[in-house]
Amino acid sequence: MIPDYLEEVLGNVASDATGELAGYIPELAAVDPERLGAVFATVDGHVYSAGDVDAEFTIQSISKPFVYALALADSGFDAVLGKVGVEPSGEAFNQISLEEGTGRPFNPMINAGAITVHSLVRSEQLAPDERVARVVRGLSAFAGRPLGVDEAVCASEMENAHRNLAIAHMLRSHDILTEDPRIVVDGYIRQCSVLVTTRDLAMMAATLANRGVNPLTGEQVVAERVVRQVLSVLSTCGMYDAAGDWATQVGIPAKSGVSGGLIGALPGQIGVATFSPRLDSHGNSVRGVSLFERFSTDMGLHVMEVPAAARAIVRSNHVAGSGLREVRVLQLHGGIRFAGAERIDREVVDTAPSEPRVVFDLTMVSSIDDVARRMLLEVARRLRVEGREVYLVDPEAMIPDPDPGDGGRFEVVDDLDQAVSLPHEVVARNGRPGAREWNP
Ligand SMILES: NC(=O)CC[C@H](N)C(=O)O
Repeated sequence: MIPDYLEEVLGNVASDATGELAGYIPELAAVDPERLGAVFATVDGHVYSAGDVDAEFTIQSISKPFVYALALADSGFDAVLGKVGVEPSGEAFNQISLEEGTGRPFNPMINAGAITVHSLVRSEQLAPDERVARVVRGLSAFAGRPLGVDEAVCASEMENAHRNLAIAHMLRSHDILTEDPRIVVDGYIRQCSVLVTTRDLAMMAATLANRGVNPLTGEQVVAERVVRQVLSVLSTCGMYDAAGDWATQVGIPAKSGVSGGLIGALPGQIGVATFSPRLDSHGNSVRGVSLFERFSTDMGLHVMEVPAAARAIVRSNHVAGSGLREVRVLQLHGGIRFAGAERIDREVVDTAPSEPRVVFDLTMVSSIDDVARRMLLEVARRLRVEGREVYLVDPEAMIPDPDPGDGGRFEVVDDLDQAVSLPHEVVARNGRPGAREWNP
């Protein structure tokens, strides 16, 4: 189904020969402009592909978000943010402009930012070639296989690097760079010359979509907090001066490169990559942009698509057992985050259960985040303060440590029958509070 779909969409854009090859790097102007490929990589490592997906090309600017991640991991947020901002510049990728006053590049996705970021990978007095080695190793970890450098493209770009050298000298004059600008540009251009396939790019994007864990190797390449930063910057600055159009029409955090690659990362879902060398006036792949527009529309991939309300979080609220064994059961369901936990809280407040025992049945809960976990434990804690016995049916340990913070852990049982048939001493001792008292 998905491979057929990919073939079909490639067929739809194949005849579009508009756009130009990147002329300012002679080696790039020599590639076959007809190449075309697309890959979807799921967060559990499954790959769907169509077209030319194993041909190698240089990564170019698609290296920027990944090296930004490495710099954040190596040098820390404060050091990196002190030198490179996170504001969309609305300018071309190679614009020679810096933030007034601070001299900082606007963001890490334009060349000024990326050159600075390169200098922040393992900055503690690392020799320049060791820094490049660290960058190549880091990019390889994102891809899940060892990557190499295209020396011919690297030399070709280095010979024509006047503009990037101008940018680097300007950065040096503002003390944003503190070392020889030529050495940093040399390292940055080597970073851009790392060879990848469309399949590699999709896996790199999937690693971002998978909270920084490579779906193939299982390696946590960078921390989740770093991934959040990178995806945020991609969604505002990834497509240069076309970022606003892209954010509204496609809505997938994405990054393009002048060799014709394009990646998109959909948090928690998939990594997408396309390859087609002819570029539009922003330097983005023409057919790549068309493909992403189609993927977004056909597959509903826009990140701002609002999901159905978490209405069904409380699947049922009923009484089980009878007499002294009467138990109020709240059966929960699905993935619970802030809004879902709020529904549970309101359900308990609104229905004010009068039964002596309350059971939260988490058997059908698929996930619960930290905030929701704390909120649910607080709902349970307040029930206990009101004199109820609270049980959690939690066979899969969705709440591994059911302690609301006062040291009094809630009783966890494996199924509802167990909760209903447990002896009733505590309740008998505490008595049965009326609904009136339950109103925080
Ligand atoms: N947009 C790009 O891919 C630019 C990368 C290229 N190496 C440059 O610095 O000009």
